[in-house]
Amino acid sequence: MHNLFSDFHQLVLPDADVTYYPNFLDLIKADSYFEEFKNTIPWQQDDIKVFGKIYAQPRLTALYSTNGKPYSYSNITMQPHNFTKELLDIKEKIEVVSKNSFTTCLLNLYRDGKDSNGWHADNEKELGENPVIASITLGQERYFHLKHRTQKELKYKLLLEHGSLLLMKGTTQHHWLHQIPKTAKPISERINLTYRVLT
Ligand SMILES: O=C(O)CCC(=O)C(=O)O
Ligand SMILES: [Fe+2]
Repeated sequence: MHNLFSDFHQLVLPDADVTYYPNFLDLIKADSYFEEFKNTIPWQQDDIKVFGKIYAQPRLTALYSTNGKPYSYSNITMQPHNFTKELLDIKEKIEVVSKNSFTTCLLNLYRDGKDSNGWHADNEKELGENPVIASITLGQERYFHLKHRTQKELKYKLLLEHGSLLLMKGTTQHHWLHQIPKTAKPISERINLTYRVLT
């Protein structure tokens, strides 16, 4: 299929549609976005409820949108800020490649290897039947794990690099879970932007 980016890699996974674009943002841009977002985003740490117990979420987050719609997951409801120029520029660049338009960006800041994102699918009702999720990595590279919900032998590990884009669509969220595991290595901060369509 024709693609504007020659440098991309379609993962060969059943019941999924996942594409990785390692050099989506050029290095100078990726570096400056990292600094800008690290210093200017109003990062917050919410409490989540897991099996009736309250925990501080193991990362910081922020929500931005074009339509003011809140986003609820894991017993949290986040209220959005209005998009900034930088978040809009990246959104438009992703829209060209994905041929999809996004309303919302959920940002994650993983402060070190103790910060993580547990097994889940992005399958909230407001994301529609087949959610399209476009995920940008800035800063520290981290492993991204995928596992099939029912075929336990199907798993995949991918290193998400600085300036990369990971695009998940189709039936991916129906059949697969994903996570960013903790690591014992001494590592630095990673910022992740996940663009979504919220109706
Ligand atoms: O940090 C990442 O790459 C994944 C984030 C994620 O899965 C989410 O926010 O739903
Ligand atoms: Fe996710």
